[in-house]
Amino acid sequence: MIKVSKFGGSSVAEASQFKKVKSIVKADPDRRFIVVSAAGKRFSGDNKLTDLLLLVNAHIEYHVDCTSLLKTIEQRFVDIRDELGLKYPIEEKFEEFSSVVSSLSPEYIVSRGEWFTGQLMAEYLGIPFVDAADVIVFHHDGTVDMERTATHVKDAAARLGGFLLPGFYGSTVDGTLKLFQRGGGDITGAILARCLDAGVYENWTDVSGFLAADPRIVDNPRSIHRITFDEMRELSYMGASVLQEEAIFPVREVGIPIQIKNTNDPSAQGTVIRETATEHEREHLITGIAGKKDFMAIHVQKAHMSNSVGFVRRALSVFERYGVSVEHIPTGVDSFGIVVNGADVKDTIYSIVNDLRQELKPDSINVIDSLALISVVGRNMSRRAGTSGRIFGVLGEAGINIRMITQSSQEISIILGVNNSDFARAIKVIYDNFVESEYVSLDEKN
Ligand SMILES: Nc1ncnc2c1ncn2[C@@H]1O[C@H](COP(=O)(O)OP(=O)(O)O)[C@@H](O)[C@H]1O
Ligand SMILES: N[C@@H](CC(=O)OP(=O)(O)O)C(=O)O
Repeated sequence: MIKVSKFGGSSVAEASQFKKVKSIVKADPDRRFIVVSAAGKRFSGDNKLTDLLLLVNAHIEYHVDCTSLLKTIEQRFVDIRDELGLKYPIEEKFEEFSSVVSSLSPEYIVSRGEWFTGQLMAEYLGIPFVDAADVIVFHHDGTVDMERTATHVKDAAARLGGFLLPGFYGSTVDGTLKLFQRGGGDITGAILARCLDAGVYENWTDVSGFLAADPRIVDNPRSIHRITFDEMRELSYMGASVLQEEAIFPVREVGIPIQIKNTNDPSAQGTVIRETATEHEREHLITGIAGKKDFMAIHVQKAHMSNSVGFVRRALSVFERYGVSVEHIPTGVDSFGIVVNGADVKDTIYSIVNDLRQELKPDSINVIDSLALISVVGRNMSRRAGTSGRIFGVLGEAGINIRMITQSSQEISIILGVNNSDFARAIKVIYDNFVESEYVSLDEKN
């Protein structure tokens, strides 16, 4: 079986992490196709190399000297190389890069994080390095040309038997470098798995799989052992950052499962993500909880709105005019809300409200800002009545005011809007009452 193994920034942050990666790769001969991100944070408060390279771009844009910043980046690579006793001539290669840095494109500069990390890891693992610019092909609109990419990947695999590919970037046919969105090393791994028809796409990170809540909010959350692609997408879209939200598409379409594993604890079970999760007799109602802060809801009310054809469409066209994407549209009989990312409308909200007034002649419009959205996700919720009522009950008891509610069409998630200031507490309350308590009672029964 072919396994594609992607190691995230935290797994390649320093020499000691490289050693863990090597022992994982060498433990299984099926692990012949490796993807790496740029070295990430070594400790909390440290910098990811990708962020430092973005900062290099900003320096160049504002004509500020970035020599010491480049030295800091170079030193991270030198330290890894020296501690592992590798030969790669970092100083020479880095000088070639930094001496012309101001003439390079932002994409090229940022991609060097994965490029140099990949060079070091390829030498350390003793496998060939393949430049993502030579295999991952982008269309000019930023989407991936899967056919061309598959041809390049298969050629390289046939030629080399196995290789290391830096994540996060590729290039158009004319050689212009392009980046995926942040966290896009996960997408590279998924594309590689698809092109090789892998049996599994392993995603190695610094937590033991997908956790039922963000570990920065809930202490020691339970790990989810099985999750569906739909559930995973809902959670990662709403901030469970362990897997980039777009990363499921390339593998899902061809039925390749994703396995999330912990580089720091390889024997931990981790999470398997598939189209469907095996049904067990006693399964948890809620799979996981995730959320994000700083949304804004614009509530429009007009009597007999439900009889007026095209009303919501006209409202949406206002947002389209301002280039603002709409996250949710909770609706009532004579009212609806439009929920958007606060940052997307920070300079235009007054003009948008004005345009909505002119376009819709509503009875009232009010704007709620500092809204946090929490997505409570569970494939089993659709089969059990009264879940939302119970969630509202526990939040009510904790004195948390729910400002908005909406449900996904497949009924696998309930999205709640609360004040930013109640965000962390609401997640903890839902976690304690629905996840932790269920685990405890299921453990007792088993
Ligand atoms: N529900 C969740 N489950 C697991 N991790 C989560 C969750 N929500 C947020 N995270 C965060 O995601 C981090 C892993 O993602 P990321 O930093 O992109 O890792 P990597 O560097 O391996 O790519 C974890 O360290 C954790 O802090
Ligand atoms: N290095 C890129 C791509 C990536 O996937 O990184 P990570 O595996 O550290 O999330 C980023 O920081 O966005």
